[in-house]
Amino acid sequence: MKVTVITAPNIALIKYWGKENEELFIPINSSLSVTLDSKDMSTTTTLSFNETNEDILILNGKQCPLAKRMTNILSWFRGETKETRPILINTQNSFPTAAGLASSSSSYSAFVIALFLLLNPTHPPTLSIEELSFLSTISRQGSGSSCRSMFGGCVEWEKGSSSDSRSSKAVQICTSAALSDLEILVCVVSSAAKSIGSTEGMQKTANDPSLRTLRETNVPPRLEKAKLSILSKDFASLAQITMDECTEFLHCCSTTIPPNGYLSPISTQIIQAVNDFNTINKNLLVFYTFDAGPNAILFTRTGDLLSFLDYFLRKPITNSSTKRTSVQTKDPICSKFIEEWHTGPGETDQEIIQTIIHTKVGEGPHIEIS
Ligand SMILES: Nc1ncnc2c1ncn2[C@@H]1O[C@H](COP(=O)(O)OP(=O)(O)OP(=O)(O)O)[C@@H](O)[C@H]1O
Ligand SMILES: C[C@@](O)(CCOP(=O)(O)OP(=O)(O)O)CC(=O)O
Repeated sequence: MKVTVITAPNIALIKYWGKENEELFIPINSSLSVTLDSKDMSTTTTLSFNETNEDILILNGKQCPLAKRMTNILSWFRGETKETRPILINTQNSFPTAAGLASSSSSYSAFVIALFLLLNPTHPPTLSIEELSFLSTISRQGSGSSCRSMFGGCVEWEKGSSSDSRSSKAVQICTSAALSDLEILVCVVSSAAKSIGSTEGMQKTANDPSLRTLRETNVPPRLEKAKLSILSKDFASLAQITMDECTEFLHCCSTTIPPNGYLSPISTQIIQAVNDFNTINKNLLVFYTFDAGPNAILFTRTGDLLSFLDYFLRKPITNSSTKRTSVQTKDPICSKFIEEWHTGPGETDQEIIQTIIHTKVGEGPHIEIS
């Protein structure tokens, strides 16, 4: 038997950045994200029983040692099911790994769903909302943000309490269908693995009393406002809240000792371009967020996508004298625009955004059993 699970990374609009309980992965605050479309960015994980006598992990085609977090999850499932046969984990990301594009979120959610189904062979290949919510409490202990990739659409990770670890879980706020007007541009500035991982970065913030108090105070009301903006389709309000949250998150990274500066000069120019576009249009038509890395994630609505691209693709960060940023899109209208889009070469020779991945909000995990 082989179980394959395809999941997508999720991008937090309201960030998880610090643990209240390190051992149980209980966060300082609840967080809110959208899950991307797995047709554009995904982790595909296949699990089967292994003929040899140990668990094996093949990540992006190369054998790697299993992370302690993976072996903890395996031990937990084995304790529950009494199944002890070694497992072969074959997993691939369709996008840069550990580069601040939330690869841990898609990878641990796929791993936990696949493991649950492999070790419960009579279970049908679909999972109920309650089962996914339960699995989010296990996945959370591999990587906190992964619990939100259990669902598509917009998802909240409810903080819950340390005295009841099962209460810290993912809950879907709305489906992808309710967010079909949202267009997402993932700007890959660097695909290199970042030097300070999220786990270590957020520890520094949580250990700083003033930064921790800032997050504990500001996030809960901000998250409620973000949910209301999503449910009432108030794009401008969501834009302002997400950018305010991102500014605070980046402040919490860059003011630790030693500082954790995740942005690059290109990231700063992306922020500038988004602000300028909104100023020209006298409206918040595009907004940005960053995870722990220099890559920007931009959000706009379908009606504004092409005019924003027309503006953005003329900027020196997408169009230098020798190269152009490549745009990956499966949308026929956007594809046609990119094909027919002509402009002269840019004048500077500066670094540019490597790739822009155009995507939408996705439906959540896909499961195949053979
Ligand atoms: N498909 C996968 N299977 C198993 N482990 C993976 C997989 N993809 C990524 N990982 C592991 O997840 C970790 C990367 O997590 P990290 O949080 O540092 O980066 P990220 O998720 O890309 O960025 P961020 O969460 O800050 O946006 C690495 O240890 C990496 O080996
Ligand atoms: C910036 C973030 O993406 C940080 C994610 O951190 P991780 O979930 O990768 O951290 P661990 O729980 O220690 O594995 C914000 C977010 O996704 O909410």
